[in-house]
Amino acid sequence: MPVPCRSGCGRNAFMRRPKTGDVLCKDCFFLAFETEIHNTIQQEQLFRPGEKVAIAASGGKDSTVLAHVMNVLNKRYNYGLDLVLLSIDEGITGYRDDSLKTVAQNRDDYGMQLRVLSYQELYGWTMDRIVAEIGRSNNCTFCGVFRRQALDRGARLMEVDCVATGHNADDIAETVIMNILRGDTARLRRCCDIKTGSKEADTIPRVKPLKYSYEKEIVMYAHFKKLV
Ligand SMILES: Nc1ncnc2c1ncn2[C@@H]1O[C@H](COP(=O)(O)OP(=O)(O)OP(=O)(O)O)[C@@H](O)[C@H]1O
Repeated sequence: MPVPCRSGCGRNAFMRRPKTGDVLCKDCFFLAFETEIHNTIQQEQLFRPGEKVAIAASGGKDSTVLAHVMNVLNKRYNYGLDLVLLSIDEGITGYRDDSLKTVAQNRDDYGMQLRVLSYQELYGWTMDRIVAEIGRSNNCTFCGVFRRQALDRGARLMEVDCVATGHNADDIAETVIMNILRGDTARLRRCCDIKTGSKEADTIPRVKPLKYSYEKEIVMYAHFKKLV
């Protein structure tokens, strides 16, 4: 039997939100999901009007949803942001080359500037070549360090005020558990910050607008909006 959408819009519900348990129709779910991200942006004062913001775009679901929602909110609430896309091509055949096609699609759909920087041009090495040299163990460590640096280099080249990444609540929970298991108290404190780096510290600030978004809901949003 059809259940009415909890928001009282008069439509039938089609899902139960994992985060709140509310039964909602598709449109009210989209609105609730987007409004929560807007509230996070406002409460945490993530951006200032006129700023140029790079969306760190991997072509995966999180950053694809982030690019979409940031465009929606920038228009709906007049943030006045200049949104651009920044992608790092690690040089992993059959993986990043495919997902970069999604980023190119985002560029076309939203009319955003896109810059792709590769490990090859920055470091003279691709991840494929690094793995061939050092083997598979530890290569994630190299890749993570290189990517962080590459995003910073790209952000400077694009002259942006800050970089927004698609890290979500589940990513942050995983990082917390990992840092507890490692006993890394310094990282444990930092890893929950919604904003890291600052111009004063000579690093381009990073922000996580999806910090409170559940992965399950990001997947549902991407699926029902047909984003990936
Ligand atoms: N190659 C890349 N180029 C640009 N940004 C990246 C890249 N890889 C990761 N990021 C940024 O870092 C965030 C977290 O990356 P992670 O590797 O944990 O991927 P993820 O959680 O699967 O996210 P996604 O679904 O966006 O790939 C991404 O959401 C994205 O904003």
